[in-house]
Amino acid sequence: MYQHIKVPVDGEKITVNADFSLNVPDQPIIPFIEGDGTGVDITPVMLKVVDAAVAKAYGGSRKISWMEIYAGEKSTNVYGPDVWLPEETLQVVRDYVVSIKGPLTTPVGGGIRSLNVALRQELDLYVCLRPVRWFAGVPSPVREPHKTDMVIFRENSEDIYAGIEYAAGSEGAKKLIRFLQEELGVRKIRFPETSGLGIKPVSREGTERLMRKAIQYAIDNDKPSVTIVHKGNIMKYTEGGFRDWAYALAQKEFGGELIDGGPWCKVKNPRTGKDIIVKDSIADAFLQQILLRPAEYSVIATLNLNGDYISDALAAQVGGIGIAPGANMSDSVAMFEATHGTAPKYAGKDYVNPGSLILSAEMMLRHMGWTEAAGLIISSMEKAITSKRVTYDFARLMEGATQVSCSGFGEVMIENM
Ligand SMILES: NC(=O)C1=CN([C@@H]2O[C@H](COP(=O)(O)OP(=O)(O)OC[C@H]3O[C@@H](n4cnc5c(N)ncnc54)[C@H](OP(=O)(O)O)[C@@H]3O)[C@@H](O)[C@H]2O)C=CC1
Ligand SMILES: O=C(O)CCC(=O)C(=O)O
Ligand SMILES: [Mg+2]
Repeated sequence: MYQHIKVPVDGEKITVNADFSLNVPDQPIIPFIEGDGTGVDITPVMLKVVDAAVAKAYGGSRKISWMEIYAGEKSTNVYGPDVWLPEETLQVVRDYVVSIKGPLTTPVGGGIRSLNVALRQELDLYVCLRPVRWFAGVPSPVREPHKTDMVIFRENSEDIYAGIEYAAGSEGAKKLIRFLQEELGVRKIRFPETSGLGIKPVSREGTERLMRKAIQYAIDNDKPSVTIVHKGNIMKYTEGGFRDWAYALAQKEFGGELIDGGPWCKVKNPRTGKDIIVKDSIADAFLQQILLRPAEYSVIATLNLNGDYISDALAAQVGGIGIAPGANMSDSVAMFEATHGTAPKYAGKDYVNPGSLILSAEMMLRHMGWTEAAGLIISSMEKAITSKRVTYDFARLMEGATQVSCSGFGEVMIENM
């Protein structure tokens, strides 16, 4: 049926109902992309840890049938030169509904465009969900890391990340600059002959669907606030539009009432009767607030590039991107992935922390309703960290730690299940 993807003989597809709930069989087929760089190290460890947690939680009555699919460098080896993201990979991610991926390399400057972004755009995975919280014992550069407990809703399909760009001196850049100058009277391009250009589309629909998910999450998880993070004072019609549309949605769809004349508003949580405060913060100030007063922030709704910066910055406060998990989601399809990249200098050395991908898998199990297995992953990771048998990133910041390899950390987790 597929050119290079081997569908496991045992196992069934997860399917989606009209209300977007999932039907998860006891032996679901879950596609995975190994990933470039350190993907070769962390992905096998993630698979082993998840298999162990599922076996322990369900005593053999449930099991995942993993199905390898390809993207990135491995895809060019399997499918041939220049096939970085085969059509059948996209088709499988769409059809099998739940999947997980390792990181994929994107060159800086020229070369291929991001495959990670391409996956999100092609499948319209418009929410990038990145929870950030501290695990007891994890070394942190801040004094009170437990106060950082946020969930980032990063818009994943628009913004400068959409990749509409023209290189300096290219025909496209020349045409666009001419258009801006001659048709729109723009006089502010300082060095028109040598400027590259990027276009930043931000829409009301894109903002509303992201904000809807963020508020719903706050309702479902009894969170005290949703903060809209933007740079709307400078980019008025993109980031400023995001802020205004997000506030308007809170009022229009969730009955948000203005506080002291606005723009802050409060949404009554229909499940608890408590107020959820909807507020906003300008991105630069926000980056200092999260260091100085993290306890004041809970759910974050932001644009694509801000979300990228904020998720790594917040991860640093709770131990680094080595354990920061994430998911890319549409209403029906969810693709889980680590927050970090391919860390090429460590590739193939069995060295880095597999925690980020393992915790992404933990989110995946929860999404599937396999909460017992997810719980085992969390408890075994906590035990591994408190026993101080950790990978280099934690060991270098901890007193009295025993440094273990990437696969060694997986073994420690499995021992602790
Ligand atoms: N979703 C994705 O697939 C992503 C892909 N990328 C891509 O990855 C490539 C490399 O990007 P780069 O900017 O170097 O960012 P990376 O996230 O790959 O690495 C930056 C640093 O973060 C630390 N780090 C990364 N992974 C781990 C881990 N598993 N355990 C512990 N520490 C870790 C390392 O810090 P130290 O040096 O201190 O040890 C590393 O040098 C680029 O091509 C980029 O486009 C980037 C982000 C996301
Ligand atoms: O696609 C890439 O290479 C980088 C993406 C990234 O940094 C992210 O999504 O956090
Ligand atoms: Mg990033």
